[in-house]
Amino acid sequence: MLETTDLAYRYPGGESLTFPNLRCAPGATHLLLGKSGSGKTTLLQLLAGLRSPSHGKVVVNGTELGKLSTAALDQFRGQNIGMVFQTAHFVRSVNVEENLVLAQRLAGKTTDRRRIRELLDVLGLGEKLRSLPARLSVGQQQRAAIARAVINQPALMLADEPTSALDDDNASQVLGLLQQQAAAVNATLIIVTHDNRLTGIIDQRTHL
Ligand SMILES: Nc1ncnc2c1ncn2[C@@H]1O[C@H](COP(=O)(O)OP(=O)(O)OP(=O)(O)O)[C@@H](O)[C@H]1O
Repeated sequence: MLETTDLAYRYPGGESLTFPNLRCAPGATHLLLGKSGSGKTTLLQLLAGLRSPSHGKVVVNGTELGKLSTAALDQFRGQNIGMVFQTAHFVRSVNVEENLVLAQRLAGKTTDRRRIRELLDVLGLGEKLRSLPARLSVGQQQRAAIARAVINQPALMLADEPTSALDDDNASQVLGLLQQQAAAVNATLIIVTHDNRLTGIIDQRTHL
């Protein structure tokens, strides 16, 4: 469950960006749309607690992010919020499995290699467990990013242009897997996109 109220953010020297209120149920997929510069990425960063709003609040799974200390927010994010970006960012020096172990550790969870293997199998990456991220294709990297985003069974998944670097086949596969994995843990899925291939499929949307 995600709820925002009267959110605004001002970059130093910039104008104040204001955002419509969001109310997104567990298990629902919601698109954030808007022209370049309208504040989509800024809003995702506010939802992830990576920036603090100059006004308003973000409530994820009943917790108001602004009330958490920095350390508590880092742990809350690791446990409750999964993120997928346009291109995947992994720790380059360790394999896919160890990247997922790191994601569990950073959230303060015990290592669960069985869950990692099962998840990678479901995402068609069972054979890539021991591969370095750079050895994966772009589509495989996006699937591994989904695995990392969902590994800790988050309440909220945030995706910033997750399909725009992909061809049609990979885009529809990645969207399907994102929705399937979000549904499997009953997460709210928020997708920022310009991608017309997605806007035709998902009904719930907010324009910035
Ligand atoms: N680090 C920053 N410092 C100052 N201003 C910024 C910064 N990042 C973004 N902005 C400004 O805030 C506004 C919103 O930017 P944001 O990146 O959130 O938009 P966006 O909708 O995600 O754009 P795009 O679709 O092009 O990625 C823009 O006017 C931008 O110039």
